[in-house]
Amino acid sequence: MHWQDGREVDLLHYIFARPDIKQLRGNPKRVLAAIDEYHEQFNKLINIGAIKGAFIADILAERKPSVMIELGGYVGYSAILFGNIIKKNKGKQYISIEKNPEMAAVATQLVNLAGLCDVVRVVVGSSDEVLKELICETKEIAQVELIFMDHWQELYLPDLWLLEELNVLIPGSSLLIADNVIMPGAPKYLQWVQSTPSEKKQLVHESDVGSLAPNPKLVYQTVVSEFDTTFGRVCIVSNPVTTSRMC
Ligand SMILES: C[S@@+](CC[C@H](N)C(=O)[O-])C[C@H]1O[C@@H](n2cnc3c(N)ncnc32)[C@H](O)[C@@H]1O
Repeated sequence: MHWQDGREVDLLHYIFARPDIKQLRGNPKRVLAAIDEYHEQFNKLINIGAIKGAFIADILAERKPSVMIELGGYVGYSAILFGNIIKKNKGKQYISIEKNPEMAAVATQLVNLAGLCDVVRVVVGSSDEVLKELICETKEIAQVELIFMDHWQELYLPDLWLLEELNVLIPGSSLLIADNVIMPGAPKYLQWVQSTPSEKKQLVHESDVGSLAPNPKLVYQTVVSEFDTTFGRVCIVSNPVTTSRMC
């Protein structure tokens, strides 16, 4: 499987050269279908895809978050799919954080084409840096409603520890959705969101947490959902609940 080898810019050329380009303007569903067609007919892409996308869309329909944050925007597929739902639910914003400026440029073009630039904001930068900016500097995010982790799996745990340290995960309210936790796999993230406070204290003791300050008292109700996709990937849904009263 290859990505970021020119195919994402090629996708942009493919979409804007389509004879039905006018019908795509302002139509998120058609833009998503065009990305799916490129994926099927030309080069495979690493976006969320229809099956897991529908699963997360159901969660959004039920919870109706006003603000959703995504780590790893890629070509904007999930931003268009979920941003459109946020817009329909009269939510405020979908913030898509993407480290690779080329991917962010592709995503921005496709989000604009889909007519979602009033709701979806693509921010270029590394997830940890942008999260710190949104939470500590601009103070746009006081609490996380829903965060979708879909960047590189080894970053899931340090980014979760950062959110714990910044105290923006609200028990019984915040929801974390992380993709691909079994395959390719995020074993350390999975272990953390499934551990008890005392197990977590031990994990912190044994791990290199760097300058981060994880909160072992915050435990998660974790649901792992498996999907039969081409890549056999899975999703995990974790709902944070504190046990601090019991400690
Ligand atoms: C699997 S793709 C995201 C797919 C996208 N969510 C979708 O479903 O359409 C992963 C993306 O994460 C980006 N990425 C990797 N490390 C990152 C980081 N530290 N911060 C933000 N984005 C990152 C990569 O450049 C890549 O575009």
